Amino acid sequence: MKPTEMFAQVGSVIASVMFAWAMFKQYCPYKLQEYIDKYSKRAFTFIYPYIQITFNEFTGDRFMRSEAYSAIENYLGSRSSTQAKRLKADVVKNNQSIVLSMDDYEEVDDEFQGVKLKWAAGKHISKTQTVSYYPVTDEKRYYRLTFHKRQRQLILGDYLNHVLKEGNEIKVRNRQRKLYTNSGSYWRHVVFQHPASFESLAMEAERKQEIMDDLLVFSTAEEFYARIGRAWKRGYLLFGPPGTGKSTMIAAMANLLNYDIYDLELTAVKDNTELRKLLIDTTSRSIIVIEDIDCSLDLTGQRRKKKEEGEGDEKDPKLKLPKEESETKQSQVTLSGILNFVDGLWSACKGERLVVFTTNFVEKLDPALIRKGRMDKHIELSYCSFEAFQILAKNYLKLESHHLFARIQELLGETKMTPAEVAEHLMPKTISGDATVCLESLIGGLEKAKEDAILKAEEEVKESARLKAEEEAKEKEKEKAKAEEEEKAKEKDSSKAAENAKNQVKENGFCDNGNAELISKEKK
Ligand SMILES: Nc1ncnc2c1ncn2[C@@H]1O[C@H](COP(=O)(O)OP(=O)(O)OP(=O)(O)O)[C@@H](O)[C@H]1O
Ligand SMILES: [Mg+2]
Repeated sequence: MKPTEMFAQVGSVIASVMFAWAMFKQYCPYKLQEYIDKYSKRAFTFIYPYIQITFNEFTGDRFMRSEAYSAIENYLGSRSSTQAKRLKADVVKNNQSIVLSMDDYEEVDDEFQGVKLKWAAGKHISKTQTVSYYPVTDEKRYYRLTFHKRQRQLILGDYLNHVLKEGNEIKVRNRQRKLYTNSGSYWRHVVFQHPASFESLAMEAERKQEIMDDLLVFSTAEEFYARIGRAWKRGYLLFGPPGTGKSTMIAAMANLLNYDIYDLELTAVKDNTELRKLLIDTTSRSIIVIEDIDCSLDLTGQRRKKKEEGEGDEKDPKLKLPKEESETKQSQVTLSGILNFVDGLWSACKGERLVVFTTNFVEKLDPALIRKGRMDKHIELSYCSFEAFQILAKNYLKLESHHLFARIQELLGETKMTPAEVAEHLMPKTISGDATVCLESLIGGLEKAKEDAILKAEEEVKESARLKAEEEAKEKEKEKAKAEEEEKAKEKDSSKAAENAKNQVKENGFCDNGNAELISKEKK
């Protein structure tokens, strides 16, 4: 047969089949069509040994983007970039990195525990009947997973869990982290970009490592927390003088764990209900921070007010505010509200969360607020040690050693200076960035701090001696006044007795010996 004849015959066969199909569609009853369709599909699946699962991009009535779909998209990202020929690119992390995913109708292979699987990207296009100037097409994308029916158990269980978990982890790694703050009962956010890291944090290496280990163990301990029946959260109390790196450490924590930060301004929260709402609106993998908890609320004032009204709260917080601030404050948040926020039933609503309090005066805080279980780890950030200075010198001046280090070590052992102050001396002082100038400035600062401390100590000694002398003088004064009073009382008693004796003589015409003596004394 000639090729032209062959093509003609094939063409006529196709045309006949299409004609027959059109006739069938036209005249065959709808119900019968449905039956044929259904049974043909069943027959096909009987022979076809593969199973297909479709994950649609949008699910539900509210047109929410499916979390499973976006997890799969992230999971397939790295595989797509090596296998697919047509890719889609998305820019994330504030235009800093590109995430690739496969384009429509592309396919990629995957392997799990030696089992081969196939993922395909597709889309359903439905034409909408709306009258519009622009053509409207309703595209519904999906991912389709195909695998052999022998592997059903493995794929539906372990594999899909693995895909969702890894996909979500990639999503978290790629996301742009946020810094939230509360305005009324809502959170507002900005992009969180803080360069702080544990490497650059000036602190003793051993303590730093301990804190990092604690954080990393926490972030991977989901199963442990589930097993022991505790909510997956941990509290950190950072305390120390101003400028010792408390806020910097929070930023370093967020960068280490890749968490968002919720910076809670307690004074802007109206009441406990609003506080709870804010808590519910936070996401997991986040750090909730309350800075300067000791001066966030005047809970003492509120308690006193309540007691006056006859509904006293037993928990006696020691938190105080300067008077004028507390008088203008509107917040009705109570200590028990905060305790429940940190450790109540609602606090377990989202997992993987840190709660961090910072304070300059740990001794002012109520013990209930910082007990273990609420604030699990107490971290003291203190004045700059020589080890901490070395880290700052490395960060600021790129110096590992210098002949002035010995003098600085000596001075740091003798006087107190916060890392913030040390850092300020190490900031470049000249265009050339001469390190010696900075170190000399620091030595000058430390010497001055030492002198000031000595002067202050002397002042304090003088002041306490003065106070002691004043106290002693007051004491003496008191004793003198007391003696005088006693003398007066005695005199009063004796004149009263003489009066009595006189009256006796007048009334009875005689008196006893004692009274006679008194009368004669009085006469004299
Ligand atoms: N331990 C530290 N390591 C590195 N830099 C530090 C350290 N402590 C303080 N600094 C520097 O000092 C500045 C102030 O530090 P930070 O705001 O963290 O102090 P703070 O303890 O939160 O103070 P405050 O109690 O007043 O809030 C920061 O900009 C940081 O660069
Ligand atoms: Mg701070």
